[in-house]
Amino acid sequence: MSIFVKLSWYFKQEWKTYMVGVCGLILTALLAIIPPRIIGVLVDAIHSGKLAANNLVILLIVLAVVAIAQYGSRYMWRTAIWGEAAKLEKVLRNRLFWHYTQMDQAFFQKYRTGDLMAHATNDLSAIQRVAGGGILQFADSMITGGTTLIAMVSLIDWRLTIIAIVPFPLLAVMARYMGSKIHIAFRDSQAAFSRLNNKAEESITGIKVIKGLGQQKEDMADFDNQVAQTININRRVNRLDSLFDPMTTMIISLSYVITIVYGGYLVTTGQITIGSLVSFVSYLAMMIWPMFAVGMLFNTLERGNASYDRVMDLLKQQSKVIDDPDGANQSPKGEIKYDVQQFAYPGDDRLALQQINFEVPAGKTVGLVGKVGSGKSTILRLILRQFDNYKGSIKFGGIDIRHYKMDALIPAIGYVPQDTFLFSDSIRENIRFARPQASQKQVELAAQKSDLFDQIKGMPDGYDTAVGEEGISLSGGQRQRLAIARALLINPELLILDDALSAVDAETETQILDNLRSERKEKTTIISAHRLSSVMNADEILVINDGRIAERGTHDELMTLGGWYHDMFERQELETKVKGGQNNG
Ligand SMILES: Nc1ncnc2c1ncn2[C@@H]1O[C@H](COP(=O)(O)OP(=O)(O)OP(=O)(O)O)[C@@H](O)[C@H]1O
Repeated sequence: MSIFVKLSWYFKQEWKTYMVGVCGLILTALLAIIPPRIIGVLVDAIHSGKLAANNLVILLIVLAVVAIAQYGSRYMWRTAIWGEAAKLEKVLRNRLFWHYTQMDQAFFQKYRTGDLMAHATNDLSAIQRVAGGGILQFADSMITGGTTLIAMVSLIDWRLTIIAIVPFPLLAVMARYMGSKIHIAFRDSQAAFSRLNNKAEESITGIKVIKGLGQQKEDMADFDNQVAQTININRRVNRLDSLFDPMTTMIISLSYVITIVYGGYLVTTGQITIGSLVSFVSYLAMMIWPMFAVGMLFNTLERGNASYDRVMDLLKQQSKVIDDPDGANQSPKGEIKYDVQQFAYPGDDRLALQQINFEVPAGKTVGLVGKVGSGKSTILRLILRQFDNYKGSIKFGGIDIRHYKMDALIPAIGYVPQDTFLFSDSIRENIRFARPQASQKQVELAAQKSDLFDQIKGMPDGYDTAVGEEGISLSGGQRQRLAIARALLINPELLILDDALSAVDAETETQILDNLRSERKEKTTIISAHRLSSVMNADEILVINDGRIAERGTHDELMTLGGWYHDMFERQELETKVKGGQNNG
């Protein structure tokens, strides 16, 4: 019952509608008592041969009026109670999704996407069921059960009532016991289904790798195994269901047998009429659902309670990246100054960055190069405020980035990662994702700068061509260029290309970098790359090694230094020449 207390904030807030619902339930329960009694009266009248035509008409009219009134009262409680339940789900869903958007990267590293989705769907449904089905089961077992019982005692016979309902508590106990067993089995079955789904998704997404490495048979065997497990678990659900139904029927039948035997005795001894026995049997049928409801109520509340706690735990998680409410509201402009002494990823003891000190004057370009995993992306993630737990500071336009409002800082940065995400929408909408009101002309200009313009023109529907899951597939290079166009459209003060040219050919890369240089004279750019030609024209190049700056300078200075940059540049030059030679030969 504690879930009712936990949800009391909502019941208090919505008490009027819930009152309407409960009144509807009371009215429905009271009206439901009338038809069985009328039928009993009719049976008695027929039995004694005293049924007058006008009495029959009156009773039929009363039955019709009761039926119409019941229709109205049912409509009343259904719309009120189910409506409130849906509203609660909406309130919690909005709160949870808003919370997700406010969380930092550490949160998304801690919780897997699948789990977060499960909380936002299954858990919220379980809570919704408390506010709908739970309230209904609670009110129904009390109201319908109570009024029917009173009708049986007061209108028919108290002794028959007591004897007939003796088996009923068994129904409640069974519904509770079996219900929780079925629930556990069902939860396992859901989990198995979700594992199977994940496996199918992984196999389909990774089909190229699977086939490329000749692992189809192994993958198929793994899939078969998952299917077999899922079927086994589903069989358990079916077995429990098959046990539950016949047992219920047995208990209900037992109650009917008792009623007929003892009721028959009462009729033959003249203690009740045959019409009363008929009414009683109808009332008995009306008691079955409230008894089920009592049993089911505990399961609904238990599941709702566990789900509510899980959702509240998530909502209690605080983002470590705090959006300063009094932070600077202006868009940052000017020099960028990194002075990061130390940074470690949350939950990781290793230092990912140490002594990262550099400046990028406004309008200049800095290049970051280094081995795989040296820390280039990490440096860039910090200015995007994905993590705040570093020692030191990063200033943009003289102000610590942690002292800007997020809404001021983030729109000033155009970040292009290596792997971009395309939404299932048109090319146009994908380009103007961060600036939905941009005109066609502006979109085209951005596409021109990222060297994508001609290719889009050649696509079946031009800018209306659908991409993403339901549209055409773009090549890796096209995706990267689309992402660059997306970032350029907001004309950011700082453009970050995080290995964002890795999939385009050298010629296109040169073209794009030339465009950026001429278009973004006043604006700052940071380019992280593996291909050194991407950064050779930068004002300063930093070679990152093991989270530290190992070399720094212009291209010429680094070549003279003769270190990692020099060796790598020569190697890449040689590779290009060899490739060029092969292509020509
Ligand atoms: N989210 C994370 N949590 C913990 N450690 C991480 C995380 N992301 C990266 N790392 C670690 O931090 C180090 C630097 O990674 P980073 O992605 O910055 O390297 P990189 O130089 O950008 O590599 P690449 O050139 O492959 O993109 C690596 O050792 C990596 O394993």
